Amino acid sequence: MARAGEGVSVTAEFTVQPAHQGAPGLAHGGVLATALDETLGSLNWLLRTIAVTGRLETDFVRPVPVDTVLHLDARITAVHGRKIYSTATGRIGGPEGPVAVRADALFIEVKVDHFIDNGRPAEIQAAMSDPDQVRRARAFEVNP
Ligand SMILES: CCCCCCCCCCCC(=O)SCCNC(=O)CCNC(=O)[C@H](O)C(C)(C)COP(=O)(O)OP(=O)(O)OC[C@H]1O[C@@H](n2cnc3c(N)ncnc32)[C@H](O)[C@@H]1OP(=O)(O)O
Repeated sequence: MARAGEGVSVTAEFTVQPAHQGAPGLAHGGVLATALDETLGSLNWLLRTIAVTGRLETDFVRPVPVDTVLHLDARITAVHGRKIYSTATGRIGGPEGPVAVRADALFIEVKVDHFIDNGRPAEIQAAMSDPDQVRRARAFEVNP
């Protein structure tokens, strides 16, 4: 039996496009926070836990120009009940380059009802008809 928990990590790359600009030629901070949030959120799939972002504290350390590849590295630092604590960095100039952004996050485990109760029926139906989404949802079953 395999178990994932503290120490689980993922890496990702995100290329800043012209549409991601805030100041001229530079990435918007909200887009960089989204890249961090998405990378951190993917850790929960490895835990086989459905969770939503409760808190995301972001430090913007260096400006990130358009066309830059942001090298993201996220890991879980602790799991306490429904709370999953994680941290991520985004580096520029390569996976070992200087840190441009970093974030600490708290994800909260939820039941699938969270989405069914709060989401719009049309999008829920569309997601349920999407084979990729269904495969993902089934991955959470205890006895697949
Ligand atoms: C096909 C389908 C598949 C679909 C699967 C798809 C997965 C997609 C995932 C997408 C991810 C996103 O985009 S997330 C989008 C952005 N996030 C959201 O929309 C979340 C909105 N917030 C909420 O819905 C709620 O606040 C929750 C669920 C986060 C928490 O509400 P709750 O369930 O009532 O829990 P609650 O009792 O309040 O809190 C539980 C514990 O967490 C702590 N806690 C809660 N929020 C915070 C917080 N912001 N900062 C610090 N601590 C917090 C509490 O103190 C408590 O600690 P203690 O007392 O236990 O110590």
